[in-house]
Amino acid sequence: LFECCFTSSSSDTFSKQRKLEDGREITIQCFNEDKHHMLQQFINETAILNYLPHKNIVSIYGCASHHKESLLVHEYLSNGNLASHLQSEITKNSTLPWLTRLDIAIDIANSLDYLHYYGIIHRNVKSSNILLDVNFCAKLANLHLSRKLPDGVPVYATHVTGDIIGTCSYIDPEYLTKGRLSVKNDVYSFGVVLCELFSSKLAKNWVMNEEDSLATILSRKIENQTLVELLDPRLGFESNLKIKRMMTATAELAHLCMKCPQELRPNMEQVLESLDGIKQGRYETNSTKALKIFHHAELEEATNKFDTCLGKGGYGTVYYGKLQDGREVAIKCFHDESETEETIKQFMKETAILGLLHHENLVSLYGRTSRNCNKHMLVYEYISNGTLTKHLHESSGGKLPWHNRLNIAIETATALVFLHESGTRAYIDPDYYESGRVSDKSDVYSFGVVLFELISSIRPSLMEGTDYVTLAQFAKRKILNKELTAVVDQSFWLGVDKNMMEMITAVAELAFQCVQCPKELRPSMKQVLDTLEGIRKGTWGFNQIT
Ligand SMILES: Nc1ncnc2c1ncn2[C@@H]1O[C@H](COP(=O)(O)OP(=O)(O)OP(=O)(O)O)[C@@H](O)[C@H]1O
Repeated sequence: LFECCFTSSSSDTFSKQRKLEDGREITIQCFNEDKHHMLQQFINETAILNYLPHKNIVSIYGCASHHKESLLVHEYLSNGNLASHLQSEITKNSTLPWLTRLDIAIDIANSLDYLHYYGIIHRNVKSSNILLDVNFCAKLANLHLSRKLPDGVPVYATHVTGDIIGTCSYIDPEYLTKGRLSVKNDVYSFGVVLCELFSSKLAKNWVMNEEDSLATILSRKIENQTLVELLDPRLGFESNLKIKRMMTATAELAHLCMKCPQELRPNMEQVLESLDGIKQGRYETNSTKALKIFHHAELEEATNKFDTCLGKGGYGTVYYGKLQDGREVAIKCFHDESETEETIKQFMKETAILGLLHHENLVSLYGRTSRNCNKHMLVYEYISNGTLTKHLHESSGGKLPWHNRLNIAIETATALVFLHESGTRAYIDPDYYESGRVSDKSDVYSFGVVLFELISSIRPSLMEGTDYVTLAQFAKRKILNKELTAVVDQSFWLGVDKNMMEMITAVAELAFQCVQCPKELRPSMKQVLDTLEGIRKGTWGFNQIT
């Protein structure tokens, strides 16, 4: 609470920029107490901003009461609002570059995703409520029209309200005509802001007649494949294909955000993911491909309060669960202590990659918890027969037969070939590649170790503390010394099936090639798969891998 030492005209909504004693620059927003709704707005904004600080929401430093006025003290953002920037560009020769605009969109998507997570609908998303700081970091302002959904009401539920508020060109038509209030109203308005960003034209200047809305104009241009007519050429898309793709994908995303009925629109988290993808060079904006965002309570119920643990991994614990639709799931919960920035990055990366890839030999990812939820979880299809490790090293139910092992090797190789050929590299941090820490050939090495494990039934970790250190080194040495028998599970020799022994020898030879150093000597996963299939068919010759 500030001592009231400001003076201001009650009719001003915003007074001029001022400075606090500690040097912080501020703006003061005045609410006239005579008007009950304004006071209500004042309470709304103070309550929300006090409890929900976010880097992309204008900070509130305090409030004060002054005669019949209530005053709100905000941080001052020196670059003004987005609308006046776009407006003034018409007369100036300079424009905000496309990448700055994309960052502005990402910042605002971030703030809305955050508000929606807490059940708050902004209800007045527009470019004049987007303020820019000295570095053009964007912050959402004017939360005084926002509404908090009652506790316990699902965030995506739709409510009917008689109280229609908002700004004309930005307002969701379903809210306007039917009073359908939900977080999807903000998604619509955000779509309008995206249109302003790629066209440099304010929403009020888009619509020329009563029949047309911004959404119908955009839709028609997309349908007629004349979308480029809406893009601002000053942003450089004509000479730069990458910018053109980014701008087109953003326009397609805006189109999705403005779809009716509102159920067809993505939620803000999906929008944010699409924008992040566009920035990284992924242009997939189809929201139907987006992962389901599960709520913690839903997963708590599915797992009966996480009572059945399936196992623990490096990042967290995996629990068994059953969703309401009957699907069995394995839920990976990241350890609290491992929830560093790095883990969250890992979490987002795993979802971004797996969410787009579907293959019968890859475990499907059904969804995840929201990035704002403080418990990070991934929801996978449940694989009832457990891990290969369990069957090779922990099972008391007899040895896994050789033909099953060969099939497992082929199916795993098929999944790896799919991953390596699907262009997932485009989604992976290029640093990993450039630093040489990860490459397709690292998977080939690891797969070689799995092949040795399948042949020998030896746990790779059992080799620790011996002269050989790793199973791969042990197996390589034995093969070079022509002591292959030491690497093959003794139970396979018992049957003395000549055909099987030939196959095992060929697989051992292949595994040897997979673990060679330097990595350039290793075959590709495609060559490995072809060889394994040849071995199964009996058509493989030793000298086929070069
Ligand atoms: N989809 C699934 N279906 C059934 N069980 C699973 C599933 N996913 C994981 N599990 C079980 O949970 C255990 C831990 O899995 P998790 O993926 O966290 O770690 P990991 O693969 O063992 O190790 P890392 O963290 O190094 O990848 C697995 O060993 C397995 O027993």
